[in-house]
Amino acid sequence: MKTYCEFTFEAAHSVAPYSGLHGHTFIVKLTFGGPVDEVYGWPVNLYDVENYIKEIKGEHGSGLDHGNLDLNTEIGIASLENVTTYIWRLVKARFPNLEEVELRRGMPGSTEGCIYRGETAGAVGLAA
Ligand SMILES: Nc1nc2c(c(=O)[nH]1)N=C([C@H](O)[C@H](O)COP(=O)(O)OP(=O)(O)OP(=O)(O)O)CN2
Ligand SMILES: [Zn+2]
Repeated sequence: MKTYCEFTFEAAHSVAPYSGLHGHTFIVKLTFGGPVDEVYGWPVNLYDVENYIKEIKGEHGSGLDHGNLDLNTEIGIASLENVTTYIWRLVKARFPNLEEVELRRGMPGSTEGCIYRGETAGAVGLAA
């Protein structure tokens, strides 16, 4: 069973030298797998995930809600990929059965995004 949820956050970022400071609505999709609960049939209780998302969005300095991702030193250059692996590290630490993080920006039809499954070390050299 694969169970997923999506959440959005508004944030500014830049990717020097390609783009200066600007903002997006980012869309995150978290997918979980692994053994399921015998009673509920789910690999993760989305109620717990939702509460954790509120927690990380509210964390000062994360940049994950109306913040500036450039100021979060754990991300490095705030490319799609680096923001994705940052979110992976946060959520994986709390939910080890996280299997995939997808991050998207832009409107449908002109969306850019990436998908991470923990297959390589993060761009900032941290273990996946
Ligand atoms: N693989 C990647 N390549 C590039 C990325 C990235 O995150 N991953 N990012 C950039 C720059 O951010 C890009 O030049 C600017 O794109 P974007 O962030 O979308 O900013 P825009 O000004 O284009 O904003 P729109 O909302 O899309 O108009 C380069 N390469
Ligand atoms: Zn951008």
